[in-house]
Formats: sequence, structure tokens, C-alpha cells
Amino acid sequence: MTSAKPSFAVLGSGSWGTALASLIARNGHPTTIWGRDAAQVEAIARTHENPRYLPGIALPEALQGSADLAATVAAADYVLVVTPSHAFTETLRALAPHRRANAGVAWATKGFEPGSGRFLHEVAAEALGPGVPVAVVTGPSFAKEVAQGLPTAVTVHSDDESFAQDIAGSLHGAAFRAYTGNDMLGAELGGAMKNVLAVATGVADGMALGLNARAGLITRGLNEMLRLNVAIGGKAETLMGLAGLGDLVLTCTGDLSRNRRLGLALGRGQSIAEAVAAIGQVVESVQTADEVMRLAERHGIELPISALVREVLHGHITPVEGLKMLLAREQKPEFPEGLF
Ligand SMILES: NC(=O)C1=CN([C@@H]2O[C@H](COP(=O)(O)OP(=O)(O)OC[C@H]3O[C@@H](n4cnc5c(N)ncnc54)[C@H](OP(=O)(O)O)[C@@H]3O)[C@@H](O)[C@H]2O)C=CC1
Ligand SMILES: O=C(CO)COP(=O)(O)O
Repeated sequence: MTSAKPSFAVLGSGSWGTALASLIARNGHPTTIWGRDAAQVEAIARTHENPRYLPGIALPEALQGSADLAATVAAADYVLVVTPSHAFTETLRALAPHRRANAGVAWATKGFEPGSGRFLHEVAAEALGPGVPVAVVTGPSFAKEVAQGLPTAVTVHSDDESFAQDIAGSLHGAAFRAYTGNDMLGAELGGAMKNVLAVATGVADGMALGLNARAGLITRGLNEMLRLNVAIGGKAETLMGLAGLGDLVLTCTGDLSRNRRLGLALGRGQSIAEAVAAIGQVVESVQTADEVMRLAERHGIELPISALVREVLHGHITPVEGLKMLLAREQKPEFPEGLF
């Protein structure tokens, strides 16, 4: 029996790929999740659980699993990439030759191409060539809560309004609101930068600096996001919405955040290596802090909090030294040049 709903290949079988694939499958789309670990995707399809990344959470029986990327992509109407940013380029290059002629490609990865600092939509454009509908899915969304069916709101940005609508419509459901927008630049910047700023807030909380410090860091962090976004040509409203403020608040305050947990551990005196190993999942800020600062330096934008996070993550300064440097900054107007 063929389904009236378009089919999906979800590439990446970690926590977020599994949660999104489950959501789409529950919405009635034939969905296959691809992962590089054959045993893991086989377990997802057979036991309806991802014991490594979402233990104890029941996944839909209709969700299929495969370790064959070419076949999974070739069979799908849409492709959704959810591998970490360090694997994004290789995943796009691997899927490109197998994509059906009309299959649009969306991603829910947050970050930049490590080393080059390219935005993911730039990587996708190069790998896929012109004329392929692309979209980014982003916003405040912990995988575990989505997999548990808890209410969540995200946003889907694309230059192709109808593709954004198609992807949002496939995700949207009783407990999952998917909005749309047309600002891929701002949406990708927000999703990447909030991870760096979550480390700063985590460090402050790990050092028990109090709730005032937390609110100050979130607000001045938002200011860094907005200023860099203006400089690169993103829309201010994108950063004031789910892709920016929404995700910043979630990640800076929610202990499910891996980036916040890295900060907490550093603030309590743990080493980066120990903290990352204990988290055992992708911590995007470790690479993203470098790329955010490269981007800011290219545009002549000063980002004091993000710059200190980069220095702490490289072990050039301790969290205590970073705090002293932040507090020693000169007194100045809150918005010296306005914002927008
Ligand atoms: N988790 C969340 O709540 C959210 C995550 N995101 C973003 O989604 C992206 C994926 O993160 P998430 O699922 O959480 O990460 P996880 O740490 O949960 O899982 C990472 C997955 O990526 C796989 N992987 C690693 N390297 C490669 C590679 N080279 N090729 C193919 N697969 C690879 C891992 O496979 P293996 O197990 O074999 O190592 C694993 O399945 C990140 O950019 C993250 O920021 C966005 C919103 C929410
Ligand atoms: O992006 C996320 C929530 O929107 C997940 O955040 P972490 O990667 O910090 O866990």
C-alpha cells in the first residue's frame, strides 16, 4: 500500500535525529533513519528504542532503520540531515548523488563547518548544486522532551517558502508547533551562537555566581547575537524569535543542555576533556566558539563573552580569569550605537 504522505530519510541516529524521525513517523510519513552504526539502527527498527541516545523512550513501530545511506536517500521524497556539524559536509557529499531529482534537503544540525567557518547552507549549496530546495529546522528543542511528546515550538527557514511549509507541515502536530521563516542566515547564526553562550552561563552557574549573573549573561549574550547578525545581514526578528532568544533561554537555563553542562563542569573546576567525556554526546560549542569568533573578527565585531568562552575552551585562561576580565571591562552605554 502506498502512502499519500511524502517519505523521509533522516540521516543521523543520535538523540535529535531519533526524536525528529519519530515525530515525522508518528505524523504518518514513511520514515527511515540512517545511522553509521548498523547495530544501533537495527535496534531502533526492531526494539523501537535508541538505548544509547534516548534510553527508555518508546519510538514508533513504523520507524524504519538502515545503515545504507545510498538506498535510504534514494527511496525518500525528502531528506533531513541531523548529523553533528563536524560530519555535515561529508553527509551532504555522500547523499548528493543518491538524492531523487525533486527531493528537497533540510537539516537540524547547529553549527558551522569546522575549519572554514562556512554556514551550513553554504556547504549544502556547494554539495547539492543550484535549484535544490533547502531548509534549516531550528529553535528551542531538547531531543528528550520531543521524544517524550512534550510541547515544543521550532521554526523552519528556507528561501523556498513552499519547501519551508512542506517541512514544517511534516513536523507539526498536536504537541509540536513548527513555524516558518525565510532567513536561513539569521536562523543558522542563532542556533550556532546560543551553544557558545550556554557555556558562559553554565560556567557562571557552576561557579555559583547567582541568578543576577545568569540573567546578565543571557541578555548581553543576546546582544552579541543581535550585533553579529546585523553585521552579516540576518534579520533582527529571527534572533528575537525561536531561533535566537528562544533557544538561548532554553540552552542557558535547561540542564538537559550539553553545552550548559560543559560550562557547569568547567565552572566547578573540571577539565574540558573530563567534562566532554562525561557528557558522552555532541557538544557543538567546542568547535563553534572558534568559528563564531572568526566570523566576528571578519566583520570587525567585538564579542566579549563569546571571545572569553573560546579562550576558556582552549585552556588559555581559567573560568576565574575569564570572569575577572569580563567584570573589569570599562563602563559604557548599554547600546552605544543603537541595535537595529
Ligand atoms: N539533542 C538535541 O536536543 C538537539 C540537537 N541539535 C543538533 O543536532 C545535531 C546532532 O546532535 P545530536 O543528535 O544531539 O547528537 P548526539 O550526540 O545525540 O548523536 C550524534 C550522532 O551523530 C553520529 N555521528 C557522529 N559522527 C558522525 C559521522 N561522521 N557520520 C555520521 N554520523 C555521525 C553519532 O554516531 P555514533 O553513535 O556512531 O557516534 C550519533 O548517532 C547537532 O548539531 C546538535 O546541535 C539540535 C537541536 C536539539
Ligand atoms: O540545541 C539544543 C536545544 O535547542 C540542544 O542543546 P545542547 O546541544 O546544548 O544539548
